[in-house]
Amino acid sequence: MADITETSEWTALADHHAALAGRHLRELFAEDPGRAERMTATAGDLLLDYSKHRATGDTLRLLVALAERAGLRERIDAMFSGERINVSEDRAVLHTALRLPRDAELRVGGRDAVADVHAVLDRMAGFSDRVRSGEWTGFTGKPIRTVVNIGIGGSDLGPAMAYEALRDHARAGITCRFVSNIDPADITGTLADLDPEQTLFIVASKTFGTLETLTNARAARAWLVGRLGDEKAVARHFVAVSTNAERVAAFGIDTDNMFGFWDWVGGRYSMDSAIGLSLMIAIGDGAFREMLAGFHTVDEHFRTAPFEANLPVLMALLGVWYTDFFGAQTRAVLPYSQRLSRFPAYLQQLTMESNGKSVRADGAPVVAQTGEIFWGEPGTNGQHAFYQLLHQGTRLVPADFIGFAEPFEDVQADGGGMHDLLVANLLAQTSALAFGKTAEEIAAEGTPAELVPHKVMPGNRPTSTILVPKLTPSTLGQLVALYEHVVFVEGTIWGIDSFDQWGVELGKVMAQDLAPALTSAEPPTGLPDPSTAALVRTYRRLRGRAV
Ligand SMILES: O=P(O)(O)OC[C@H]1O[C@H](O)[C@H](O)[C@@H](O)[C@@H]1O
Repeated sequence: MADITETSEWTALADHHAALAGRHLRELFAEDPGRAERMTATAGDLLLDYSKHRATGDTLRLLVALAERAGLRERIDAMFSGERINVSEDRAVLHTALRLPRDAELRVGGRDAVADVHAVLDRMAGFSDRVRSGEWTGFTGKPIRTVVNIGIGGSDLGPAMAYEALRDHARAGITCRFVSNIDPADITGTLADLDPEQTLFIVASKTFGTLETLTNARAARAWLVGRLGDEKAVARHFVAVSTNAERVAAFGIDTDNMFGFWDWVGGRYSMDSAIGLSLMIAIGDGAFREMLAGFHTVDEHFRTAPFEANLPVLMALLGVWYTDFFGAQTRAVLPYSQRLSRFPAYLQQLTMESNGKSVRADGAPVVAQTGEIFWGEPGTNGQHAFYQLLHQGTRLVPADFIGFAEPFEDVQADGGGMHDLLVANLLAQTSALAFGKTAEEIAAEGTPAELVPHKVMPGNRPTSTILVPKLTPSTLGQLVALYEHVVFVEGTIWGIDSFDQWGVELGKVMAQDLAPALTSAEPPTGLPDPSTAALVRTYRRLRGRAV
């Protein structure tokens, strides 16, 4: 693989950066007010305004040339057609197949992937209908009122985020809860006020080998059997979502009550697979399929739109621009929607587990900074917490602002709807970040001279604004697909495999090894390092164990 930083396209961007870095957004807009209209693009219902970026038409042309040089077109085609682009795991990467319409065609390893996907969706729909209608009952004959999804990482964050996002669409009277952490507080807190007779557990794990999930599932089973007094209750209260039928059976869940998916779906790309079963039960099969159609809309946009009008490509290239040329470390994601409160957490796994790599797919070290650090909170809460640093701090923090035109339900406040105030805040922040306020403007307001420097708002802080008509199953699917493809484009430029996660393995193995050292009757030996050994001794002392 050629070093992307050795290409003429990269050098051209470095030169362009040197010329542009000292320029302020105020100047860029003064010279070219038309950029406000021009630097926008749409995909499905999503409108991206990227005019408030430290970029010009030339920047975009150079970035698109870089994407072409990195072979982005061929990589997109390779992904969509099912080539094994996850090289370190020798797997295809086909989350896009999860949302293909029923009449599409795609064969993977000799199988009709579209038929397989729809067969599982239909089984999920049948099960979800039975639970929602009350036809599926618990062991004592009562309908299900609460679904508890037990999973972690990709088997938790996606459905948990989407359930929160779409809970206004959940009308069957069934609520969902999510247990992920191996901290006993998670499962005990979740179960404390639940009625076991009306609780359904979904054990969600791609591998069905994840310690946290299996431990929580065992605890839930013990709780259920203890309360209902019969092992046979498990069959009516536990279903599984996994790619591994043998392990599901070994755990004691009937594989008739298992919903499958495939090794070509990465865990963090799986919320639209059977991993979304809890969400489907909450919002219904129709709304779930609307969400899939939303994903597919953006997939088609990504696959076919020219790069200069392609939302995921534009957002990813701007991410590369700030990461590799401006030295930015992080990207804030600021949804102006309380319903998207878990969206930043969801994106953290999607983006950072995918692109937090320091070797390329070919095993050579990367040649540029990779893996933006994603973080954020819903606006307006963030404004009263960390926006100070965004506005006046020393670091450059590019940010994605996400807003919706229509609320699900508005509340009238003094003189107007609360939702208008929410959107006014979004617009005010992006404008203040871009244009700031000069010392002259502040002094002209009669501010005492000694206060002026404190009040200067430097501006020139770049943001994207993603404006969406309304938060619906479809637009949620569109937003998730947008970021999935942003990750892919960035990974392509950096030459990394965005679909493996070897970096999480060592810690898991070491935790398994360390657990006996915490609990053994005799003081442990052979601990991995002096610092850990000292901490193990301290822990044992605090727990009253021999040291
Ligand atoms: O779904 P599971 O197999 O239980 O995996 C759950 C999570 O485990 C691992 O830590 C991986 O890093 C994640 O990518 C994955 O989503």
